[in-house]
Amino acid sequence: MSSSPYQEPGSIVNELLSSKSGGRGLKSIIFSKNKTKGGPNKSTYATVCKTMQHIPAINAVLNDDGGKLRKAIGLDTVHNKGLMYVMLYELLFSKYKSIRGGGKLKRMIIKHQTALHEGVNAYVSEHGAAAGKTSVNFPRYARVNILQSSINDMVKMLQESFAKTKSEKPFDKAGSIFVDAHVPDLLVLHPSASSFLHQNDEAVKSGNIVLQDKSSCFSALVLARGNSTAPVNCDFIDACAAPGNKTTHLAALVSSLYNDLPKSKKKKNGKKTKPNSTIFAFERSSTRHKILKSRADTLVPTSQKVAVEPILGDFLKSNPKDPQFANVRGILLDPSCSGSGIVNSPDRCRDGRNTKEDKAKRIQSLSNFQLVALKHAMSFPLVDRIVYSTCSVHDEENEVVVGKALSEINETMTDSDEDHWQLVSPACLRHWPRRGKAGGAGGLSETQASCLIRTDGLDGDETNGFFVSYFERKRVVNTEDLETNGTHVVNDYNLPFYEGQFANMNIIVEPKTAAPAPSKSKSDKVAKKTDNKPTVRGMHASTPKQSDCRKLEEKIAKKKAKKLAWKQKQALQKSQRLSEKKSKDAVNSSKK
Ligand SMILES: C[S@@+](CC[C@H](N)C(=O)[O-])C[C@H]1O[C@@H](n2cnc3c(N)ncnc32)[C@H](O)[C@@H]1O
Repeated sequence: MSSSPYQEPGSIVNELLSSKSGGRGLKSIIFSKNKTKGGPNKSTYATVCKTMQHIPAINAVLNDDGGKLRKAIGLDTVHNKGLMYVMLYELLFSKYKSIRGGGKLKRMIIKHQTALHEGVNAYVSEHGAAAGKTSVNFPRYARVNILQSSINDMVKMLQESFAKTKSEKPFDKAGSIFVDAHVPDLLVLHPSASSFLHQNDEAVKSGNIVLQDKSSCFSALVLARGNSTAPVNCDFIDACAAPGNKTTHLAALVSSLYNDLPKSKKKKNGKKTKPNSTIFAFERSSTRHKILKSRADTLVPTSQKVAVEPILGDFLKSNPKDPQFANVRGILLDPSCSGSGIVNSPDRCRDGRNTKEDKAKRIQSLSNFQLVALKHAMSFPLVDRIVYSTCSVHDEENEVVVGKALSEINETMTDSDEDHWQLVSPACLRHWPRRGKAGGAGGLSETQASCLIRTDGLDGDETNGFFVSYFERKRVVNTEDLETNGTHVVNDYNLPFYEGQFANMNIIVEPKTAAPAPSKSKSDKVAKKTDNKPTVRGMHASTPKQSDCRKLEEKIAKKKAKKLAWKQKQALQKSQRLSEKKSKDAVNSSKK
């Protein structure tokens, strides 16, 4: 075997594809590898990620026409399938569209490179823009940790930093920081800002900014702002907390509720009460518990009105009647799930490695655990609001869990009807258009399904696929008519709301039609000479087939972005109109 630069990524891909990996994710495989030698480097990690992301597309190309190409290159007969997938990714989707080094596998592939490139072009024109992308680019979301900093300060800091960078990157352009229309403490930047604002950036390391995807901010948001009656002076449980993004977000949002309280409500019996909420954050893995603890220490200053208490333990074994939890009113349950909604996750694409039965078994077992966890949360007698969320797109982990939990738990309740759980449409996300699914195995009604929030990263939502459900006991009172509740995002930062402005700006690296190889020995040189630049939109002249392909991609991408922007604008305008109407009504009634 040659000492190919792809050996190491190839062997990791093999491990991920093998059922012997025991369902371990890429990070855990990399972590356990070669610890003493320092483990695989960043470039190996990136190659594995990108290869895994493209395996569905590669398989679709190879399996077309009765699997002709699959047989021709001998994918199922080679010993090192992972290495072959890495090489196929390099040739068909990578920046340089060529395979470095030599070796038998490379020769087996190169013989068919023309047919392979044609197959990719056909695949892209059939499946649209997302299919041939190196990855789906979402905006760079930056959650401002309002426990430590303010949105205005962070905007100023970002603007100053952007001004200092000399590059021509799109995020340098004026007006490129937006306010998210749904999450009040979230800023929206161009995707390329990731190269600037990353985990090692000072603002991130110091905990002023948290790099968190938009949909994953919905869980804490809904628990804190789902109901018009603010959940203050009570405790919370985050049942499955590590690494702690949602726990710390919840701490920030609850803490800000205290600031919003009118003075009279802060006083009790004439005395100023000392609002004090604790978030008990369960995590059963000791490694992840350490991460959770360190994140909580960095992001939640001890001087705050909300404290996070990490607990190393199994939430399922917690006692709902434990006096420690006597003041807990809200539970955030974001349990382990298949992660099938995470668009650019290498693990999302692993579904292809298993048989349909294996995949169904895994999802069923996750679904069983999720149901037990949700019912356990619902059994805390004093808890009256629960958020259940997953980053999965499978109904079995979402609507089915919700439907079963509701019917099974309510059935066992002999107490008053007021204790029954019901789905409630979260007030803060009234203007989010994509909702849950009715019918099916979950058996939810249209009204119930419309209470659920779904996001779809592959269908223009510009955030990972996610699912959020919000439950309240029937006894919980809403002081406002939810129908008239406007957007809760107060935008007084002199910045525009994000309405899909970056949706059309993604740079898509397109698959390239390779020139037919004149001879075996020359083909490599041709590949190197002609393929050393990516075909980026608008940068190169292209063959008629490519331009057809591109036009189609652009058309689809534009249509989706336009639709999304329109939907969001409509919803935003509607809720703003309703808000205005409400304030006018309030003024009129006070005059009367
Ligand atoms: C999807 S992750 C949670 C992510 C987290 N909510 C965040 O946003 O940062 C699920 C976590 O729950 C933990 N977990 C799974 N089952 C648990 C249980 N029964 N009790 C406590 N933690 C559990 C897992 O170890 C994992 O860290």
